[in-house]
Amino acid sequence: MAPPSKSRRFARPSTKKKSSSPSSGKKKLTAAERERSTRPLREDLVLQACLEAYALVRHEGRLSDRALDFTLRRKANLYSSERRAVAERVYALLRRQRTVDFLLSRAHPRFDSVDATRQDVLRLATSRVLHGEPLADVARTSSLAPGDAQALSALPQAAAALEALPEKKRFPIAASLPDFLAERFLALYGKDAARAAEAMNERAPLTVRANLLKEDRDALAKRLAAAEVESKPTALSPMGLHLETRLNVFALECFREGFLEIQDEGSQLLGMLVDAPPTRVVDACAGAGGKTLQLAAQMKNRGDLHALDIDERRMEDLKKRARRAGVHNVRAQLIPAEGPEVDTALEALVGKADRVLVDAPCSGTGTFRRKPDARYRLTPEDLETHAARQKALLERFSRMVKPGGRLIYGTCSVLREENEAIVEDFLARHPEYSVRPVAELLGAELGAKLGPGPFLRLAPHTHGTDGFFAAVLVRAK
Ligand SMILES: C[S@@+](CC[C@H](N)C(=O)[O-])C[C@H]1O[C@@H](n2cnc3c(N)ncnc32)[C@H](O)[C@@H]1O
Repeated sequence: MAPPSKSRRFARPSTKKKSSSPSSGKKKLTAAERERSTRPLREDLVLQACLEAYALVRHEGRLSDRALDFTLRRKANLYSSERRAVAERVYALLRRQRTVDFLLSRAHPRFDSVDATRQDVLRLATSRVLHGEPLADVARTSSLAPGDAQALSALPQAAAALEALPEKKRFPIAASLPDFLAERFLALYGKDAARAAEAMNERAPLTVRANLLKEDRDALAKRLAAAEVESKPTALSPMGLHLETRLNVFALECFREGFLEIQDEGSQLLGMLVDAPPTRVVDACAGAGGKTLQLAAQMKNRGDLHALDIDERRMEDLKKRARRAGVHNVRAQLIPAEGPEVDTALEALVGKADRVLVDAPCSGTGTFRRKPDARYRLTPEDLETHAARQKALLERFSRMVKPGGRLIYGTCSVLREENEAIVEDFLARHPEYSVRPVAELLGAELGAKLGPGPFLRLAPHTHGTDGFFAAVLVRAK
């Protein structure tokens, strides 16, 4: 098991600069890039862009990646170091939103009554302090309104007030989770809940999967090194590499030539569990094809890989990605979401597949590192809707598994109600299926690293991956 990430005390504003070096190695910079990256940020421009992007997310409900994309596209005058600072600061604030708001409500006597922009300036400044930037630097570069610098100075006392709250009240605020999710985290992780939430509030690594149809990961690492990109092998997946985070992968020649795909290590492990033979395989919720391409490589580009989804745009992306990766055993099929037409569309595959992967739509609670704002959109009712849909999809697509074949159910959620509970419900109605422990499929060494239990259960604090769940169910012959 990967060592847990170093735990940072919540809400203890530090006065020291946080180390910025990710363990994943660094892209070597050219002289011009080095000069640009050491140039001081033009803080006024960075702040303006942060305010615009943040307002789009929090006040207009846009998704964080789209809001940043939209904002930065209109800021052609920003240097790349400044663009990175904008993205990092906005994401960092979204990850710590609830903590920041609590601290400011204590540190600033009139926080609720100052205007929205002034509040956001204060939020961004507080988040920077919370993430380890020296208070004096933040105060100097944040364009604070007169008097607001005092609020920053009062943050340590506000942090002490947070620490003094009873655990049940403190945890949701310190973890920056809505109450209903905090409750679930406490129930799921017990004494490790704070560590789990802390790791979910860290920046995620940039991880790629070597396209084994072209070459293995050692060859890819050399290819990347030749392009001055350092990488580090992933600890669990044998085809993954972590890259220097500050890198536009899409601009790399080896990306355009299909040698790699961006894919979290947890997602790679889920894909490995499919263990797809070169016969007939169904990827029932294929989306833009993250796992489809991995399955195609497992099948060595042979047999029939049916990629299904209801989303036309994602299916188009899948086709483009398959072309780039040199994959040609995929049959992409757009299917209806509901109604009797679904059965008609799927009829030819009933009882025919050796493997069916249901990578179900879910709450995404395992991917909060990458989509920090998702937690504020999610409601308890959404969880019920997800569970009902997951049950229905498993029921529907299980019909395609042939006797002796396998049904693989996966999510990027960490919540029991979308994972174990769905599998238990399915098994109660389908005695012809039994659980195959994941360690048996992945081998003793890797199995031991994944932990106990018959299912794949990953989380940032235990494995350094995004949160994933998977179950492998075998249909009796
Ligand atoms: C978690 S995403 C899949 C991610 C994808 N497997 C990957 O690795 O990139 C879930 C997908 O399920 C699709 N979906 C939702 N309802 C569906 C349905 N009724 N039938 C098939 N796919 C569905 C969504 O459009 C979405 O692309």
